[in-house]
Amino acid sequence: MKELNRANFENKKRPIKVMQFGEGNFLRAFVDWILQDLNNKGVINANVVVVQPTPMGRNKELASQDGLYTVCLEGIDKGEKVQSRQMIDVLGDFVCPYDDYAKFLEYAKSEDLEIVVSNTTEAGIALDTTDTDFTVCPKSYPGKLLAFLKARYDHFNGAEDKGLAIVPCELIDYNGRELKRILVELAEINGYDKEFIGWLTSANHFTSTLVDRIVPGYPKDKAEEICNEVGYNDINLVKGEVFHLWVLEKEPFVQAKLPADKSGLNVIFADDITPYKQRKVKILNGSHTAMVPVAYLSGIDTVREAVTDSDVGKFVMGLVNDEVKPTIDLPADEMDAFANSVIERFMNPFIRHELMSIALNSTTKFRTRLLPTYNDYRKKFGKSPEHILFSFASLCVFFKGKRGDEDIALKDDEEYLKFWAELWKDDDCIEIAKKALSAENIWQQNLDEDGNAEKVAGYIKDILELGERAALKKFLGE
Ligand SMILES: NC(=O)c1ccc[n+]([C@@H]2O[C@H](COP(=O)([O-])OP(=O)(O)OC[C@H]3O[C@@H](n4cnc5c(N)ncnc54)[C@H](O)[C@@H]3O)[C@@H](O)[C@H]2O)c1
Ligand SMILES: O=P(O)(O)OC[C@@H](O)[C@@H](O)[C@H](O)[C@H](O)CO
Repeated sequence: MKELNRANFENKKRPIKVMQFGEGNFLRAFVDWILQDLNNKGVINANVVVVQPTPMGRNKELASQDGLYTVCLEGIDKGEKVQSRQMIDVLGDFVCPYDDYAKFLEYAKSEDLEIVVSNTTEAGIALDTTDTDFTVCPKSYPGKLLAFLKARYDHFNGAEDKGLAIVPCELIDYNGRELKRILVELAEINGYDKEFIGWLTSANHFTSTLVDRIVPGYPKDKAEEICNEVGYNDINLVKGEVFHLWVLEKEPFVQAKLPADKSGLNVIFADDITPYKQRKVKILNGSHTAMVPVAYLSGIDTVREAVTDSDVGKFVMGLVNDEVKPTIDLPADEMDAFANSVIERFMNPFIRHELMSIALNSTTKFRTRLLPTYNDYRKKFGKSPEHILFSFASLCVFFKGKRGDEDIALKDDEEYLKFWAELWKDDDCIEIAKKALSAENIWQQNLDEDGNAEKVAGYIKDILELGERAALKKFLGE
């Protein structure tokens, strides 16, 4: 089979106008796929330099194919199977700043560069106050970006027209504003002067965005079949659903440099991204996160199996209809249409979305993706949402680390893993529930309120004694 590289395939030369922090599945199947489309349609003429934001990553693998890789999209549209195989050729260069910091900073002098995009996970946009020595590669993503922007400012003597469009895609509230806030704070910590901070905030244009596409990543089970079909070997295949939505806060500079809404894809520049963010994170990510411990402990491995299972499916529908939807301020018909489309996307027969991949960092995800619904529900109805409490109880048992005789490959922050391990040294369900609910350092609030502990303890007891599925049936009143 042919090797995938620029000698054998595409070798389009385009100026490198985009610096991308992150080389993960999502950016490659979403942002780079959109940039490819914009290039193909002549809307932009831009390639990407990929900056690996952590010491371990896929830059070497991507570079080994000269940046070429294939995005495989599969889904159902109007009852018909839709599938595409798109070769992506926009990744023009790769930098690992840990190995070649000088090359990374050299890009700051580029006349072509206009845009920075990123997806460094929810953990990436965080202030690291120890990022103070920019003679070596900074540890955090904001540290790297600040070092880069300072080098650009110095090189171009603070020229206003050398600022960049900064477009983060991390799933945190107002990612653009948050990144800007952290950059300013870090600049102050580093003692940078007012002139630089003025340039940072006025010549550079930050926008907040909301991204949506389910991207399970490398299709292990189908990779050989796909390579045979396309006729070349591709170690960087990435699979996703056909659905995509990118909502960007309106920002004239960003719109001018990245007219991503101009190629007919599902890209929107909106005055306010809040309603899009709320409904997406609460309904889609919230039900993903809530279903993981319930479904996995019930013996299920994938999202599709979970939502099509009679018990877990009923649980997810109950959560979405009774607890999530009432907390979102959108017209009922719009909300129903969105919720139904999410459930259909979960049922996509061509996507194998492993629950264990969603389980990564479940502790933080419970806080960011379910607690906003928990709080809004309590404000509205004056009581706790039962499905979320049942999911919480299941999460506690999930972190006990066993599914039957099998060990669960728990992946979370070290401090959280320690917390859960400590919790299970106890065997009194009420003590376990109380300790778990009152961990304010994790949840940023005390969840041991209003009878929650008794309820969660009861669910934990049922799960331990009856097993998850029987406990779930009991919860559902079956
Ligand atoms: N995969 C999806 O379906 C999907 C869809 C929408 C949004 N997202 C979001 O995109 C993010 C990445 O998902 P993915 O599927 O590309 O994952 P991935 O594991 O393929 O890539 C993760 C990327 O984040 C970087 N990273 C990880 N921790 C970091 C840190 N602390 N600081 C800086 N960089 C860090 C890694 O180097 C890598 O580039 C997730 O947080 C997710 O919320 C994913
Ligand atoms: O990617 P994660 O691990 O942050 O979250 C898992 C899923 O909820 C997420 O990837 C969704 O599939 C995605 O957000 C859909 O747009």
